Amino acid sequence: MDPLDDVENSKQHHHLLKRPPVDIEFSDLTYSVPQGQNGSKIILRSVSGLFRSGELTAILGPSGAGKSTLINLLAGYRCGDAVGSIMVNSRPREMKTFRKMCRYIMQEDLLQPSLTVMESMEIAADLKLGYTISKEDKTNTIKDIIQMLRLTAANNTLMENLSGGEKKRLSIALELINNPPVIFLDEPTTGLDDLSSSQCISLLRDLAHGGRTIICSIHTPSARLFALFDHIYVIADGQCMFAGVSQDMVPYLSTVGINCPKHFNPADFIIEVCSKEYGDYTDKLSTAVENGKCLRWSQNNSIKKTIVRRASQYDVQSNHLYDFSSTGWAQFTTLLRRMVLQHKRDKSYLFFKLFMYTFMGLVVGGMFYQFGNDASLTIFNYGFIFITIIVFMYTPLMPVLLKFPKEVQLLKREYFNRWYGLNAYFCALTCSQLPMQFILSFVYIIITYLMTDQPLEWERGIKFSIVCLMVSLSSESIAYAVSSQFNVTNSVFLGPCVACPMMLLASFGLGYDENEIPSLIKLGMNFSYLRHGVEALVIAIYGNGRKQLHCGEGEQYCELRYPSELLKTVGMSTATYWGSLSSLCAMFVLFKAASFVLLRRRLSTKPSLLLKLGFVGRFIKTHFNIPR
Ligand SMILES: Nc1ncnc2c1ncn2[C@@H]1O[C@H](COP(=O)(O)OP(=O)(O)OP(=O)(O)O)[C@@H](O)[C@H]1O
Repeated sequence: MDPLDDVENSKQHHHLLKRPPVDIEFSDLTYSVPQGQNGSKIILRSVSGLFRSGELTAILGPSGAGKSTLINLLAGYRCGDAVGSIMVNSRPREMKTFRKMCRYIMQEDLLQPSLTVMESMEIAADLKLGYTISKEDKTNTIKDIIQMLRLTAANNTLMENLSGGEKKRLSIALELINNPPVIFLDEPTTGLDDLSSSQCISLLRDLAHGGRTIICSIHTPSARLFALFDHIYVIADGQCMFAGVSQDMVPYLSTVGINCPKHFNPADFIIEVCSKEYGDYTDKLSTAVENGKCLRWSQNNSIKKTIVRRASQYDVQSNHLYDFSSTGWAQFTTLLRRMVLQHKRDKSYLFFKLFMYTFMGLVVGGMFYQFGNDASLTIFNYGFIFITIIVFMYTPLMPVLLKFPKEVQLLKREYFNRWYGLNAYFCALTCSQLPMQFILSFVYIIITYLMTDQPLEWERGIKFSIVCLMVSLSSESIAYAVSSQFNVTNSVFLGPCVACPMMLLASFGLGYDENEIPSLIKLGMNFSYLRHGVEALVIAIYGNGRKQLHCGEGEQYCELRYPSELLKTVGMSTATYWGSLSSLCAMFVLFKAASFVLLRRRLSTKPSLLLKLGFVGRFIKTHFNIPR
């Protein structure tokens, strides 16, 4: 029976159905990374090999040997400056199709916080399977996988409270939902005790024997674990030291004059050999297996001839098998549901934010208490407007700068494993923040607006609120743009640095004749969203024919009793509310677009643009710690 028919026919046991076999062959794979001013460091040196479906393959080697690099290249997670060929079912790997069929479980268990095991599975199922299969089938699939991975007892446990082994099993369970034919795992047993490790490897072996291609890197497996692997690929110094079945390894080592002592774990022994504890055998071993070209070493070395490379089982026609099952809309609604649930669970953070906005409102309201309608204090009321803009710049900025760099790591994993598209994620992220941003902004606005005695007119109040909201949304977008590129430390430093010049340009013009402002600064002012925010707020409060302000009896200094005088004094006499608001909205769209493009760039597996800029790019990348 054609495996493709198998796929098409059975929809009931989605996770059990067979996928077309996928064999991965690589030859003369060389990978280097730039190092120093003009140099580069070679990590993989012309290695070759064949990883077949239906087998559990272990990539073994000492620390720093190049295991993760090899997995990254084969999975397509990093393509960088790799040279050589990677074939999938004897055809050159076509990244677009291959990405759809492989899943990569990274060393670090990056899991969505504040969700239980069951919720994580349900959301992953909604994202990956969409609404194309019935709820019942979906529930059965989830139950089967949870049972298979022995997670039933932890069904209702929050991710934060899971043990290391449970986290690892959950990472695997999440990727099994849509039954990928190829799974890469980077050190799946790290942090697990012996029992959990052997349970994890046995499970992977069962999955592989069910027709999948499973490749994992592993440090020093126990003799028991070692025997569970169908195929061993040993790497050291970026070269292949052995490729074959585990039982062949000891005879292989004897043929090059290295005898493994009796009762010694062969896996430990070869790691010691590769670590040069018995002398440098690197070249000798690499030559003996032709740096991986011999595919499977055996005593008569005939395996190379007998391995039959499968004809291509997938091609453009079967491409659709691995397309997203869920529509963009389904992904959006599921992601939104997940984000809202996580917001709700993170109550302390919500209360903290609410407290912060209330506290800020009371402090600012107290500082400018009843200044709004007092003509002798108009210039100080301008200060209130400016401070309000600063509040709406900083308060949405900092939480994003602190939280998003971590979220990007998670996003990278889910995006790479094709849980959803970036459009759906970005829209859900934007929408999930909006209600809270509305509520928090209004808390601050109502407190300060009333305490500072601003004009109680609906139109002015609404215009004031719209501007505050737009400023906070723009700041948030800047924060997303910055934190999508940098780690937490650099983001927290850089975010305010980007906002600071905008703040200075916003206040420029006070006491100046508009015509006296140097044209370069004027140009800069046009690019400051805070400037447009201040302008729009000042006009919302003082523009549109606001009547003369109240001047207390015996007050000597009441020059600014006419609102138009204030507009002149702060250099905003020619500005209009709608003009400034439009510019603010345009800047918001620009920041939003920039954050989307930068995020897409960050998620891309293509080589960094900075590296293409040669020395300057490399300098920026290394000295400013820009992660991949
Ligand atoms: N971007 C990079 N820049 C410089 N060196 C790198 C880079 N990436 C990897 N390396 C180096 O390449 C070598 C191989 O790294 P890799 O992570 O593949 O090793 P590994 O075998 O997986 O090690 P471990 O078992 O400790 O995780 C290491 O010496 C590492 O320092």
